[in-house]
Amino acid sequence: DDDDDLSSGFYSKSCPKVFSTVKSAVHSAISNQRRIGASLLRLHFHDCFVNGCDGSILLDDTSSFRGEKTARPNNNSVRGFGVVDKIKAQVEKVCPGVVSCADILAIAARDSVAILGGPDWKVKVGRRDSKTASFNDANSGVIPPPTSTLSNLINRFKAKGLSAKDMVALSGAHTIGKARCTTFRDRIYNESNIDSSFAKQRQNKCPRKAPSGDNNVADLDVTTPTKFDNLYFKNLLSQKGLLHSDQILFNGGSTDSVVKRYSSKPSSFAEDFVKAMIKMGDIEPLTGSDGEIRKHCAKPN
Ligand code: HEM
Ligand SMILES: [Ca+2]
Ligand SMILES: [Ca+2]
Repeated sequence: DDDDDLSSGFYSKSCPKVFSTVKSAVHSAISNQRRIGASLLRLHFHDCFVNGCDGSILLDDTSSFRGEKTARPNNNSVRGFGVVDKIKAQVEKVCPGVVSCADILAIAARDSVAILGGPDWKVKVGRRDSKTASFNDANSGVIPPPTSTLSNLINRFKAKGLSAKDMVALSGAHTIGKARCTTFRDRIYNESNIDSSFAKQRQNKCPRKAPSGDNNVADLDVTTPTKFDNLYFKNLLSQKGLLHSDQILFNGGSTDSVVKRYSSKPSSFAEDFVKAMIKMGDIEPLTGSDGEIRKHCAKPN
């Protein structure tokens, strides 16, 4: 199944209202709660990295499979499933049985970025939904953990056809959204490449001793947490990356120059982020007669 099966016009006859319908649903979800834009963007990433952009992350466990929701990178962490179900219900009202949940994730991710002040782009659609999901696949390390080395980050993205530059650009998604204390505790207490007043500030709501405060959240971008801009990269220059995997992108290694460029040129970040999002959205889609168009995103038909 090659990438060319996806196109922005895939639904132009069968569901011309899909884009306006998804956008208005994402708009109202974000006005209810600004963080949801970040959560929707992350869902698309975690979907695409496990067996391609096929909606697999949305499936609840069944008697015949254990799905991805409780796998390490997702458990207690990914969110926004209720909003996805709402968007799907709106889309089903205008064109029943036509638009896949995998496409809804791709469109909602694009709309979230644009609504929060980031770039807008033509999103390719035409993906179909998986009939199954795999706990083991989601748990296998294909989604890199925040403790990763730089070379692990580069290799995990390379395995999906994404370059080191794409990886850095996509990490710029951490310009919005939040992370739990358990994902950055070690960094704020034990690492030395961190601004000390920033570390102190984050320690306030993230006690040293686990499991106390494990689920307390903090903004990934300390400067403009609800705006999609390039300040995430400026923060890295001043050692204010929250996750180990954020700061490692600017720590004397091969990606320093890209971080510097994005921190000084918002347009360069915007351009490369869009290119990388389109590449990510092209990862192993189900097309043709493979898979199905789910009626409900949380279960196979
Ligand atoms: C480079 C490797 C990456 C690592 C190691 C990583 C790791 C993480 C971690 C640990 C969190 C916090 C999760 C929690 O506390 O439960 C997070 C949040 C987030 N990630 Fe990443 N991430 C990476 C790449 C990406 C990419 C490629 C995107 C999207 C294009 C993305 C979008 C987000 C967003 C938007 C949030 C906040 C979600 C929310 O507030 O609900 N991340 N990431
Ligand atoms: Ca998937
Ligand atoms: Ca920001």
